This record gives sequence, C-alpha cells and structure tokens, in this order.
Amino acid sequence: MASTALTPAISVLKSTGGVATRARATASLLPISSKSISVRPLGFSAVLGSRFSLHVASKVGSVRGKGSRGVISMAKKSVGDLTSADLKGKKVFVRADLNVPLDDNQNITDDTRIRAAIPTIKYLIDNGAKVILSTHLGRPKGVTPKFSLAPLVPRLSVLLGIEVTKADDCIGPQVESLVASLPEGGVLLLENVRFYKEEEKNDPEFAKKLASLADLYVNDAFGTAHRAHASTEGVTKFLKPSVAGFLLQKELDYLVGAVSNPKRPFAAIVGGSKVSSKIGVIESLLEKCDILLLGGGMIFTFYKAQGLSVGSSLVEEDKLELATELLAKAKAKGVSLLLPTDVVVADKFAPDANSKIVPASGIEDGWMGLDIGPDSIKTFNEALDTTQTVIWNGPMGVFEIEKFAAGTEAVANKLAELSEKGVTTIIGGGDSVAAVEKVGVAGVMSHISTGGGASLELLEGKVLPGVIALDEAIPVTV
Ligand SMILES: Nc1ncnc2c1ncn2[C@@H]1O[C@H](COP(=O)(O)OP(=O)(O)O)[C@@H](O)[C@H]1O
Ligand SMILES: O=C(OP(=O)(O)O)[C@H](O)COP(=O)(O)O
Repeated sequence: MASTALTPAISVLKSTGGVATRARATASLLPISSKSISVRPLGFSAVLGSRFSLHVASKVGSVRGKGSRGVISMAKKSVGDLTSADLKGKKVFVRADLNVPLDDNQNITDDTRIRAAIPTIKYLIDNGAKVILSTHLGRPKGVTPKFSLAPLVPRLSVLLGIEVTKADDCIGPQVESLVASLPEGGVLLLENVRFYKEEEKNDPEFAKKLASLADLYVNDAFGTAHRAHASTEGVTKFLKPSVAGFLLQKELDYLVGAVSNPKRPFAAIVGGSKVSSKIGVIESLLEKCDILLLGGGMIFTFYKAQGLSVGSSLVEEDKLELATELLAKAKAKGVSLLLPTDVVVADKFAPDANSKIVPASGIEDGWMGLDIGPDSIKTFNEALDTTQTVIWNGPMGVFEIEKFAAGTEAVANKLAELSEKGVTTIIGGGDSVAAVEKVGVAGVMSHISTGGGASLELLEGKVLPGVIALDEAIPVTV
C-alpha cells in the first residue's frame, strides 16, 4: 500500500439519473460540518446517464462512528468530466482489470470483467479518443505465452463493435508506431503489462515509458486498485489529467459510499473460512452496521470462545480472545450480532459425508460444522427483512459441496428478493460472487464487485493506491 494514513469514506453523489434519490439521501445523511466537506459535481456520463461526484474522505481529522463523521475530502476527477473537446484526437491510456479466467484452450470462461470495462472505453471512443488499453492477466514471471492477451481481442472487439488491434508488447518502438497509426475512436490493446517485472515493482522508468504513449490517463481497474503498480499508480505521476473510470466510480459508490452512509437498517453478512482473514472487515463494518450476521467456518472460533464444543470444526485457537473482543465490541456499539443457532455437521469434509442438523451447542466429537442450519436461515431471513441496505462477503458454508450449500444459497435468494423490493444489496468480491452466480441471481443485485482483494481492502477501510493517486477534482463547498 502506498498510503495507510488515509481511510476512505467515498460517496458518489449523483445529481441526475435513476439513483439520484439514494445519492441525495446519502448527501443529506452525511453528518458533517460544511467547513469540513467539499464535493464537486463531476461531468456527465453518457454511458451511465448520471452525474457523479467522487468524494474521498480522509481519516485525518475525521470523527469515526455511526452518526458522527467530520471529514476532510478529496474529490477525484472522473472520466465523465472529460468532454469531446478534451478527448477528441487525444491518446488515452486506460488501465483496466481484464484479468479473466481462461480454460486450457485459452477460452474465456467468465467475461464479467471485460464487460464491466466497456462503458469507459465506449465513452472514450464515442468522444473521438484514441484508446491505449492496458491490463495484466495472471501472475506471469516474465514473458509467458499462456498469459498473452491475444484471447481477449475477439471478445473486446465484439463488445465494443469495432476491431481492436493488439500490440505484441506494452512499450517500445512497435507499440509507438501502432499508437501513431491509431485512428480516433480506435482501441489498441497493449500486451500483458506484467510481462515486465518493473510493473509490480512500480518502477518509475517503466511507468514513464508507459505514460509516454499517451496524453492522459484513466484508471478503471478496480480489481487491481489495491496494487501500487506502475500502470495503476506510477503512471499517474507522468500523465495529467489522471482520472477515474466509470467502473471504478461505481465500485467506490457502493463499497464505500453506500456502506459509509447507508439507508438504515444496514446489515452486514460476513462468512468465509477463517475469522483471521475477515478481522479488518468485521471491525470496520461494526462501526457502520446495525445488524451483523456471521456464518461460514469462522463461527466455530466464536462458539469455542463462548465455551461451546465444536468437534472437529475449523477453529483458530489463536483468535479465541479476538472473537470474544468482537462480540463485546458489537454489544458496546449496539450492533445486533447474530451467530447461527444451528449447524449442519458432517463426519468428514466430502460430498459423500454423513451429515445431520444440530443446535450450536450440540456439536459432538468427530463431527465438523460445514453449513448453517434451517433455524439460523429463518432467523437470518427475519433479520434481513427489516433492512434497507445489505452487504455480503463470504459464504455461509462449504457451498462448493451441494449438501452444505443451503445456507449460502438461502442468503443469495433472500438478497435477490430484497433487491427486487428496493433494498440496496451489495456483494463483495470473492466466493459470495460465485455463490450468487451459481444461484442465478447475480442480475438482480444492486452491485456485485469485480474485485476480491480490492473490495476486502475497501471494506476494511483502507485507501487504495490506484484511487488515491488520481487527480482531485476542484472542490465546491456544500
Ligand atoms: N464451515 C466451514 N468450514 C470450512 N470451510 C468453510 C466453511 N464455510 C465456508 N467455508 C469455505 O470458505 C471458503 C471461502 O472463504 P473465504 O476465502 O474467506 O471467503 P471469500 O472468498 O468470500 O472472501 C469457501 O471455499 C468455503 O468452502
Ligand atoms: O484478480 C484479481 O484480484 P482478486 O482475485 O482479488 O479479485 C486482480 O486482477 C488482481 O490480481 P493480483 O491479485 O494478481 O494482483
């Protein structure tokens, strides 16, 4: 991380468009002094049909906690700020996260991240820009053919409706000549930027070479915004303006804006395997939410901390004290923390295991908890029925195995039902995204994050180097 001194509290204020009501409510909910906050209505986005003001609040000088927040703000400039007068004929370096999964035959098995990058690219080409598109794919060590971006070109071309050209490198003379012959509204895809070790080292000379290809910079790579790499952070030192793309904005809008200033009651559902990987998220959400539902493997550490027997369930012995502290913290903050009251236990971690439903206090030796039980699902559903905003990170059980998937699927279905009733439903990255896709309800959620690690860091309250490096918008006091 480039900076840990700043904690983001970002809201994207929309002055027109379908989500204006929520956004205005967000603005009016901000209990801040007019001295300490500034926002700027940013430019119109033809693609999203709304106006944005990206507002990043720093922890410096802030009063944290529900209902009390004084902040120093840094509004980030948006691609929607740039008009055709700014863009026509200009070479724009766009860093996207097109790190998509490929099968053994180099076919894309999930193009979500490519589709998510299209609005920004389309806006730029529609305004006459020459787009120099950059991404990483995988974690190659040097030039590695299986991590070439060639398989991405046909999909990008179809989604954009133009023929995308690909360079064999991301810097150097061949790239420079392809850039020179790029027409207005054209797109040149640079080869995998991680073929150079200098990328992940955030090498300034390498960043300078990337920057020398273009006139201005757009970062839309949310999934990589937690990396201080040459193409996400270093390049901003050499390219002005450096602005946020529409996807980046939308992620911040939901993962920080809606979470920091939620419509209440606000519930957080946190699951996954271990409490240790979610400590930061739980602590941060405890500051903001009204209800916290816990599931997944981590609950057994909480059970054990309360003196219950957990059989051979997953337990982090060194986190028992922490679990006790988190329970006490929730109580002190008036957060309604619900642990599952019953669990599905199995005699082994396998699809053909024997399984049964037992109360939380009834886990016998030789049995392990692998899902939440039906009573817990009922209680969780009743709690969720009272909410206006829900964020979910981490599955309730070992959902990859059908007989332990009911809890996770119940949460996915409940969130879909709530979403259709107008509740804001946000799915953090990682396995919860896979779960809502598996259940077939991804389309109805308010927001599904395209970044696992990045969304976790944001939910922990960290600042992402790829965001903080972008230009600030001119403040307007409100
Ligand atoms: N009770 C459990 N025991 C063991 N593993 C579990 C349990 N519940 C969930 N898991 C596992 O947790 C994994 C996801 O954990 P994690 O990586 O922390 O979540 P995420 O990817 O959503 O951030 C899944 O593979 C799931 O099988
Ligand atoms: O897939 C990504 O992250 P994710 O698996 O945390 O969602 C991003 O493309 C970042 O990749 P990285 O974790 O190799 O830097």
